[in-house]
Amino acid sequence: MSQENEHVKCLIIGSGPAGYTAAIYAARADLRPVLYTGIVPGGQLTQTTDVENFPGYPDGVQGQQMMEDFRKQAERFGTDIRFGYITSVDFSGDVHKVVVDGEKTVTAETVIIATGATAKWLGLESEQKYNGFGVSACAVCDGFFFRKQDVAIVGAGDTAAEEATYLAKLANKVHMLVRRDDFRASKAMQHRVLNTPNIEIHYSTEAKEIVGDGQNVTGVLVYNNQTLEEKLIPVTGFFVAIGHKPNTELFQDILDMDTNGYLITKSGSTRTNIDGVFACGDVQDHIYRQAVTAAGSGCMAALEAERYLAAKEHAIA
Ligand SMILES: Cc1cc2nc3c(=O)[nH]c(=O)nc-3n(C[C@H](O)[C@H](O)[C@H](O)COP(=O)(O)OP(=O)(O)OC[C@H]3O[C@@H](n4cnc5c(N)ncnc54)[C@H](O)[C@@H]3O)c2cc1C
Repeated sequence: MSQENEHVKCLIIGSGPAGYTAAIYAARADLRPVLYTGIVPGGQLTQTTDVENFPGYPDGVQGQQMMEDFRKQAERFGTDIRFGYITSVDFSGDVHKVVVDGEKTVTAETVIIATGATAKWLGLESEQKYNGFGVSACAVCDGFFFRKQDVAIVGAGDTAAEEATYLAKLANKVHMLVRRDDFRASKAMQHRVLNTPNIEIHYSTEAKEIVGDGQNVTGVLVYNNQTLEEKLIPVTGFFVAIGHKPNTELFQDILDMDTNGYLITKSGSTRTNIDGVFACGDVQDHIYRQAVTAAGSGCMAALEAERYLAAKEHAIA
């Protein structure tokens, strides 16, 4: 059980672009933020290689390096960055309680949630082997690397359909692997895919293995789940678009969420349904899911936390 107690003005959960940006703004506003990194310090971008679409890096940057830069900038203004995982929260009182690693309780006047989301993968060994070397879970992030090449994409929902049409503008050919014999995507999205000449749809088809030369992807071995017939499709890029899981189990029955578990924030704001609790980044964004949008909403969360505290102090005075 909890031994130590600590009270802070601003507690930030998560160390991706949203959490670190919130920390930079909160620290500069003198909120003396404490940030818990979770088990993936730096967040999702530490799992990728080149990031070429974040402004300020004209030559691109490695994901690890970029998040190291974010961390240093947050630290420079005095953020107290700690390795620790939030295991439970209690937002029922006037101050918010957060338990770290099942042991230590921290109370906070404001909490900024930036716990992100996790891309769903197929679970193939070869998928992890070539992750960042031809395998990606983000067409908008990595499609550019496969200009005029042949690629494959797995998925049949609206996101997969949208990503397939995005890739089709860049790639020579897009092979879309659909597990069932029809699409889950909306009629409008299906129409777009079916009317894009360089997308070939392979129905009842699943990936068995991603094939490569040890360094990069060279193809995907697929099988028809009705006939069990196998074939090798030569591609240099393999995109997985089967969805994301927001990291929100902690907030179940406490914060408002949509049917997919994304936190709901007030329109044009990062405010949740609980006063003093803000959410930013991928944990509340199922649409854009980019580092720059995560960072932007992290800035919003810190500014809103600062204004919330100022209004509270003003009301007391
Ligand atoms: C392979 C890949 C490549 C990508 N490439 C690009 C790209 O090139 N350009 C681009 O703009 N975007 C890219 N993205 C998307 C981008 O990474 C995300 O949009 C961005 O990281 C979201 O930032 P975030 O801060 O919301 O969350 P995340 O980066 O997901 O960070 C979440 C943080 O929360 C922490 N956390 C979770 N639960 C807890 C808890 N209970 N307690 C404490 N901490 C917790 C985690 O440890 C982590 O630090 C890519 C994503 C992937 C997966």
